[in-house]
Amino acid sequence: MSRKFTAGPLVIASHNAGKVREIGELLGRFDAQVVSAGTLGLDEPEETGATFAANAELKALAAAKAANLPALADDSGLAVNALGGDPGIYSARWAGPTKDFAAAMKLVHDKMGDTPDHGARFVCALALAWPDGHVETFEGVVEGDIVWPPRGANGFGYDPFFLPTGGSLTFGEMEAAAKHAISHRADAFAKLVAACFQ
Ligand SMILES: O=c1nc[nH]c2c1ncn2[C@H]1C[C@H](O)[C@@H](COP(=O)(O)OP(=O)(O)OP(=O)(O)O)O1
Ligand SMILES: [Mg+2]
Repeated sequence: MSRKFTAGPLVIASHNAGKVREIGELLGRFDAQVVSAGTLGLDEPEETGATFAANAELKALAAAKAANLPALADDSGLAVNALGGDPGIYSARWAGPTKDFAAAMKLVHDKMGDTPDHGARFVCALALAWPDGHVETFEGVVEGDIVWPPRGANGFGYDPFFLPTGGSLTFGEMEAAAKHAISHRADAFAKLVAACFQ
């Protein structure tokens, strides 16, 4: 049995404004008073884990303990087939300290060279932690292809150069609701809801 989140304050343990917005939208219909880690002045833990799940768990536990409240963290990234799954858990780090995702997309594109395999996936691990150290973790994925040049200004991060399988719009061209219908984050969130919110 998974532990349930009942109601009340919930810390969103992320310093990425794009993620905080998306998680807030996904949580919209639930009885949670969302407060971000940035608003609480919590620091950003070093992501020393070797997997998305491990990093999500360490971020959620750090925030839950620091705030003495339940906390939800997201660790996510883009895994490119032709690059053996890179940038993967290093997706934020490939954008450098200035978080230059135009440069990160160019870097991925350049490393892919002229490979015919444009396949990629976004992966998201969501971890819900409590101050006593209990944590529940779920993973979601969406498959697609890298497109070049990037298209669209919606979303965040690598969205403009990810075309979900079967679609004609990149995540950067989609409205938020269309992204939430298929995204890695929404997939993980559906599993979290099924286990912990009802
Ligand atoms: O839906 C997405 N659309 C586009 N790009 C995305 C998405 N989801 C993850 N990504 C990329 C960009 C992000 O920067 C990195 C996650 O890195 P990750 O360490 O999990 O997040 P982060 O450092 O940006 O914020 P924080 O750790 O405070 O939650 O992967
Ligand atoms: Mg991070």
